[in-house]
Amino acid sequence: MTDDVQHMKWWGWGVDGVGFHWQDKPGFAPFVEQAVGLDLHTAPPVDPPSFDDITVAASLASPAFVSSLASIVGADHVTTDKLDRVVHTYGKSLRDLVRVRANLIERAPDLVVYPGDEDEVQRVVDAAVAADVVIIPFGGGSNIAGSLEPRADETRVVLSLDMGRMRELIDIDEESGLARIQAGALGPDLEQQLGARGWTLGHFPDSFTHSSLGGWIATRSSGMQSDKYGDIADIVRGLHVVRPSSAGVSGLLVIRPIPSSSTGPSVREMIVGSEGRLGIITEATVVVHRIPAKRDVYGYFFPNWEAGIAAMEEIAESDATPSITRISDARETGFSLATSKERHGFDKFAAGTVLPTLMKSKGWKLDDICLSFIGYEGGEAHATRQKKLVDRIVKKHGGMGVGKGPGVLYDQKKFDTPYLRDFLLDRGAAGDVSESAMPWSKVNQLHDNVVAAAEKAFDEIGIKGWIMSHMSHSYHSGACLYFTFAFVFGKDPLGEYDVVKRAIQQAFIDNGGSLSHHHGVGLEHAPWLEQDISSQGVAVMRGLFEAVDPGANFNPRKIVADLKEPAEVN
Ligand SMILES: Cc1cc2nc3c(=O)[nH]c(=O)nc-3n(C[C@H](O)[C@H](O)[C@H](O)COP(=O)(O)OP(=O)(O)OC[C@H]3O[C@@H](n4cnc5c(N)ncnc54)[C@H](O)[C@@H]3O)c2cc1C
Repeated sequence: MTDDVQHMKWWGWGVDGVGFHWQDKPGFAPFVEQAVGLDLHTAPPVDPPSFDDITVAASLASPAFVSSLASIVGADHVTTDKLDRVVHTYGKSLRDLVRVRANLIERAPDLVVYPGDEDEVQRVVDAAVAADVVIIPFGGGSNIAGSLEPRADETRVVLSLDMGRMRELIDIDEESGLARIQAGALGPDLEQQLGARGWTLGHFPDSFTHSSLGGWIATRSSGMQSDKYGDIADIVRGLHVVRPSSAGVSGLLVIRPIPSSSTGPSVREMIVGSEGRLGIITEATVVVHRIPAKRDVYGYFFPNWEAGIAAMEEIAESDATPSITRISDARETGFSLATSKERHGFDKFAAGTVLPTLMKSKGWKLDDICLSFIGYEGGEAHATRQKKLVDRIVKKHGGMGVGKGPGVLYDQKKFDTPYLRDFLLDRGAAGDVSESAMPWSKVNQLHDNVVAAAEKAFDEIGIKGWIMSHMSHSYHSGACLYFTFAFVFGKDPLGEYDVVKRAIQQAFIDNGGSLSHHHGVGLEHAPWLEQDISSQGVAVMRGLFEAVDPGANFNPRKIVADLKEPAEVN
């Protein structure tokens, strides 16, 4: 492996030695038992899988091709090493984790290349396209839509182009609030470099610690503070994308950081969400903000989901512009309370008598209560005014504020939740997520029907399953609902997972939602693309990919099938 690029565990989320622990959360084991029938006291975890058990087919890359790339990036930055190839085979979806743990590696990349600058990217791309090699760009490797894996039947050499060495903040145009950043920068590195100069991007996906700027752009990512800072599609203004050069003509596609323009269909928008199919994003110019003087996240409770959603909708339409508006349904509220640490004040408060007594006195049913987080950022006066407006709306819808305690907890735990999936997998259980965006008028209907569809799917496969949801990311016209589901595997983990996942995805579409709000399409969501954007929409997209990549060298088959396999579409 290239020494200066750190990757996640080959078999799971995050870094070695960090994981989810339940012993300090007294409500967790009873919650899991009640939700999916798993007794944590009697379900010993399996040991981490052994890398020695993993088998990978021999690399198809010829020594001559490897050494031609070494002459571009340096011998230390091109490799056919087994661990490197395995790390670059999959993202981190549940399907990916189940497969890699079970040694189900159908097709690993043949080699991994780590270019150090844009010129090296260009030369690698040109060498690869000239040799009819498949190129799959790799950012943090956190994708959960099947966007990274080579097609199983790929007979050409597959090259994973890892952007990890390209992670510098190039410069900041302070007058315009625009920063030029290399696309391989991971979240913490990027925020640290901006923060040292008093700026922030404000883009904080749950995967922030292990995802990159280029990956965010290539998947149309959205962060938890998107209500204030926008989705990545709003944040990115300028782009450099390396495409094949020909006959002395540069392959560099440049989108200048213009705030808005009327230059026909937006090429920038075509790159955003392209999942590596249009070229390699080497740098982006992004909108940045001065680090706010004040940043607080407050907790609120609502008597039920409908009241909470009505409040969120009114907040989105009001003059208040919070950075976060998030509400958990009653099931997810139960989960949040169960994962609180005993010693924390809020937990004692919630589990004790004061809050429940107050809620009951208001006629609330404790099983229906919904926990909400609302964030305020900006100058002191601005944040205070936002909160005043929100508090009024919350009250109107029967909710109550519970101060900053839960918000502090939420902020502390927000990047830990991804470790929960490995914890469950270690104990033979699945935990995964699916999310969708829909107009406000469809939010409640979609929520209820997705829960019903998942429960029907659990029944179909004869397991005790669990599904919960929260609303995150609100817009003037609608919101994103994010569902988490879990169940103990039976005999066929991937088959059972497919039944549940498909039921949820279809319910999104049937109830007026998108196939995804921010996880992208990849292979996993491609079957729903036509229902989402119509067959003509798919035809336009297919035409774009085929025209600009006639040899199907750039991450083929992701989002829509390529020219060489029309019969496989959807
Ligand atoms: C636990 C967990 C939580 C998550 N939470 C969120 C969330 O809150 N919000 C959210 O938006 N997503 C979330 N995701 C999904 C994932 O983190 C995003 O899709 C992220 O944007 C991927 O970035 P990455 O750098 O890891 O890209 P990768 O996974 O490496 O790649 C993703 C796709 O982008 C392409 N790509 C990567 N870099 C480039 C480049 N430089 N040029 C061209 N193409 C490129 C790849 O080829 C691939 O098709 C989560 C995932 C997990 C596992």
